[in-house]
Amino acid sequence: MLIWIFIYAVTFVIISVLWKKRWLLYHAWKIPGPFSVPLVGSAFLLSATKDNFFDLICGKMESWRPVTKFWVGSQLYIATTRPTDVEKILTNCLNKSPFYENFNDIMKDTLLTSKVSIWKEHRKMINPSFNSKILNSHHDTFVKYSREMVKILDDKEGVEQTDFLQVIWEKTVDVALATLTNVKPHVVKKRQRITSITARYEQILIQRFHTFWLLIEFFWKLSNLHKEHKMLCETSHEIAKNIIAEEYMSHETEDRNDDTIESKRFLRNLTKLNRTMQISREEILEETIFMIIAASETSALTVNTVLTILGIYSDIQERVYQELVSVLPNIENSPTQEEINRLDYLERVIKETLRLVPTAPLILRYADEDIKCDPYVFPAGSNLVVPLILLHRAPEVWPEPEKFDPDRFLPDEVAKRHRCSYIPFSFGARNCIGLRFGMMEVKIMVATILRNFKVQTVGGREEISKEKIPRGLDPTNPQAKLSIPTLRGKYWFKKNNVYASCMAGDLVLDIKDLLQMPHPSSPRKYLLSLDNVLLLSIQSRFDEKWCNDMMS
Ligand code: HEM
Repeated sequence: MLIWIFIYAVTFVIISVLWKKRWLLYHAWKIPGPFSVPLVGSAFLLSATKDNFFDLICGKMESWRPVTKFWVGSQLYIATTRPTDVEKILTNCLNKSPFYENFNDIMKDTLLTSKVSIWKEHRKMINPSFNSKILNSHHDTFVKYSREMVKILDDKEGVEQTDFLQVIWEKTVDVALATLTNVKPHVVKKRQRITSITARYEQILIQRFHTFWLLIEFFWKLSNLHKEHKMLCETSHEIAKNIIAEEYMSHETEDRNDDTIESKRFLRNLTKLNRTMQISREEILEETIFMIIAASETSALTVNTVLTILGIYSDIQERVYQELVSVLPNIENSPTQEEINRLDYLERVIKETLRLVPTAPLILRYADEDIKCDPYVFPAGSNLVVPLILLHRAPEVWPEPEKFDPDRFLPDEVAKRHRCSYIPFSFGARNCIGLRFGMMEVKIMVATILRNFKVQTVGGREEISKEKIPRGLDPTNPQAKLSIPTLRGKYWFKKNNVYASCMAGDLVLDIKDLLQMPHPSSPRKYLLSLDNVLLLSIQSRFDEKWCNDMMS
């Protein structure tokens, strides 16, 4: 008897869940996708391996492209790489997928994560801090910190290995503080920890996705990882509180008619709005944490990737260098904004880098209503995925998609393509607020580094183990791993059949042998590009010129 009651109860639950989801099931049925089983969906395909989570998801989506569906538990995900679908999604669906709730502990009601009602209010408040006049005023700050970075790299003379990404990232944190707030970066307590906290936070998040039982809230709360995660959240809140306190101190006496650039900066603007109760202190805290991370991490990763690519393609680097020498003949002078604008080829190189290795590999939205994308309907209640890394390599749009060719971004070529075929900063009303900020910063940093140094992958393109060159960066090896940036933006690498994430400390230990590899032709410096575990050596252009002069 009891057994029958149990069977009836289970059947009832299954039927009511199916009935509630009938709309999703009906439309999902027509969309191709990998095998899935009731309750679990296709999740087992993702968790059954220690492979890079994002590589794996993208690999699955790639084999079913251009449109595919997959179930994770009762959640329906639909991914598309058709630019017309992408435009519809990013224009009509402004709510984020519940996936973003994973960030709630550290930043709940921020631009990135909040529900559309809160997002609209916040975006309206924050937009003015990113207008052209304010952005142009940041030029000198970008130049100042780029030159500081060159000085740091120069001072590494004799130091064999340096975590290159770390050097860049610490500088982009300084740039973020110096442009988004009125706080002097060096007064912010524990600011050096921002990079390691972010890196570890993201690593934990990925580890959680890999471990099935950690996805269950009860077990997660009991785990050591959760304790560490909580501690990281607390420290980042503490740092943000310190930044906000310093900001308040920098304008103790408020002049309501203040029309200076300083009064319009992101944080000053929000603290002013707090006085009129338009935004709470808690919301300012969360927006500050997110904005500093969003501004610094993405730019640092992009600079790192551009340099790594140019380390592989020395011919393209040489062309960039010739442009730099002709536009900025005197290495000692700070570049003006007008000069930076004239660096057309460099700009194309950055754009092509963001095509092949988009810093944000996936965008996720939530469908509040049905979205018709012939012959399918993406039903209300589904999660919509825009895999930038696949969109940017769609063969219908990009001939020889894996080839690195900056001239794809010549104006005539751009005009031929759909406007949503290339969207490294997303598209529509909820796109990246820092689009122009990021492009300006990356361009100035890369220009300053390359005007001063030559970068080179140690061993040359042919000698580097194929596995380490991400697909698309090595035309001779189309079968290499897809290798996309993980959430953290770092590549995972395989050693002794164990995948280890490239976090600074661990990595240096793990690839010690590689790091100690001497390089005959470039004895000066070895810089470790953590991003794809290629060693970059950098050599001062100043020395090169000096040597050439001496020789002649
Ligand atoms: C090369 C550098 C950058 C890239 C590739 C990039 C890319 C992106 C992408 C793809 C999104 C959409 C994310 C999503 O919908 O899930 C985004 C959002 C965002 N980014 Fe960036 N970003 C960059 C630099 C910056 C900078 C410098 C800032 C700030 C100064 C910034 C601030 C933001 C903010 C606030 C959002 C959320 C916008 C909203 O939802 O209203 N980003 N970024």
